[in-house]
Amino acid sequence: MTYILAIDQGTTSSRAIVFDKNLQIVGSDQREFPQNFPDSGWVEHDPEDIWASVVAVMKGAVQKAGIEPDQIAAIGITNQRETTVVWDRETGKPIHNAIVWQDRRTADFCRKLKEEGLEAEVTERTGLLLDPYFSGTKLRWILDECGRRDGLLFGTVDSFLIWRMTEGKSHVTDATNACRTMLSNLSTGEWDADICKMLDVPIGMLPKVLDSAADFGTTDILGPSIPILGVAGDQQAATVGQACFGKGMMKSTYGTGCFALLNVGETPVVSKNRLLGTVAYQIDGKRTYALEGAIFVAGAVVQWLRDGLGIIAKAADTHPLAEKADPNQRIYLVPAFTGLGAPHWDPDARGAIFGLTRNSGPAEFARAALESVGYQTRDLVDAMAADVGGLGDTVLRVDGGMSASDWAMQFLSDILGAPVDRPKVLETTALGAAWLAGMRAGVLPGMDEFAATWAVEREFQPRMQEAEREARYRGWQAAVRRTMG
Ligand SMILES: Nc1ncnc2c1ncn2[C@@H]1O[C@H](COP(=O)(O)OP(=O)(O)O)[C@@H](O)[C@H]1O
Ligand SMILES: O=P(O)(O)OC[C@H](O)CO
Repeated sequence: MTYILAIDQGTTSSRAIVFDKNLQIVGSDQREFPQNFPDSGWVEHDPEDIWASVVAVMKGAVQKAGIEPDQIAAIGITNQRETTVVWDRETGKPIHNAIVWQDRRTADFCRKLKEEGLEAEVTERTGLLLDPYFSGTKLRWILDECGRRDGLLFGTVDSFLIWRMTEGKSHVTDATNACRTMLSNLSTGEWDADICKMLDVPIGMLPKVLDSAADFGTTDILGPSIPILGVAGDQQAATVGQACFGKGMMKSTYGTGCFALLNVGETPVVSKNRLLGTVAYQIDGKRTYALEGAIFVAGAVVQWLRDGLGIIAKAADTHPLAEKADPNQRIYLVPAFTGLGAPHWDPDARGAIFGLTRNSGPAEFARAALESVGYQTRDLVDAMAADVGGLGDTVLRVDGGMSASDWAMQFLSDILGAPVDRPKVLETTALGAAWLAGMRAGVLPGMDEFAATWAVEREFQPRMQEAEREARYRGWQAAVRRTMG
């Protein structure tokens, strides 16, 4: 039997999953690693922690699957995006901790560029916004801090892992990761010399950009030489795992945050509604583009109910609690704990709750928390519809830990006024990376056959009346307005 090993290097943990040729999971392993918060709004990872966790889970997954490493035909890598690593070409040692996508330390610099009127040009070239979220200003910060010199290499986490796995033979990335750096031209797929100049980033330290299914190098970490044949940023890998290959197809992943991607086909769409233009995947040299909406707090609001307020013992308790909520209280919880992402992009906003009465209690908080995820998705979906002139009968495909909540998914369908599909396989991120690698290796089927294996586990249909839906949504919009700086 032949297997594919998918590595999912996420923000808080690294996971590895062994898939068989029928894309069934035969073994997996997961390891958390430390988060470092050296200052307010700063988030760092030690790249050595990331590396150690990845090596451990690769070995752990193979062992748990009960297979031999030489049965693995290919490795696929998917990763937290934008997180920035700089290392020395000779020693392979990082010169600074990785600056994580959530880190806001370059907010002032981004504001300065905006004041200079440069945002339109950045958006035009990269599809992105002038926000600290992306790698470019983080890379500049590291170079300013540690000094510019020859022999330094930049990479997002995929790149750094491949460099280590191939013992310094491959300095590469894929098109989906490259387009999140703010250094890559969205239309040409090439590093943008003018943006690099704007940020004082030497273009020579950037990795070579390959297709999402390509020859990224081989690794001996598990013993035998195994090729790395698939790479994609985690949200793009989920888009692939959800088989959103047709123009107009859309997925939304509900983990700590929420990331919704709409396939817009072979021509990039520059958003007029503050969404991100991004590459969904690049196969056989052909880029397929997406519009993306990123929300920073989704499942994290449930964690806050558990760890901050202590009103639930576990995430799933929100469902029975929300069912008990008084239907006559209309409470809005805007979870702007770290500012607001798309489409508002207000880094200074902070969370707020509106509509409390003497009768408001844990049940109403739980309900408002779950509803906040639906409302935020509606903000994104409306912005997407406006950008592409309507979404027609698009069905939203959901995944991620929070999509397990039937209550949250039913409310999502209600507030969108559209069906929501939850697939049988919820490990869509790893699945996407595994398919890219396995397809490239020739052991998994092509796109159409793979797409045909996608199967729905539950379809949620809207039950809310139109008038109620719109009244509720208007209330949310007012709450967001009152929350923003
Ligand atoms: N049944 C549930 N109801 C509501 N939220 C849930 C449920 N199960 C998990 N979650 C939320 O989903 C998130 C975990 O999803 P996961 O995809 O593992 O996230 P990440 O990859 O970002 O760590 C947590 O924030 C958790 O609060
Ligand atoms: O690692 P995750 O699942 O939190 O995803 C992070 C995103 O890629 C950030 O853009």
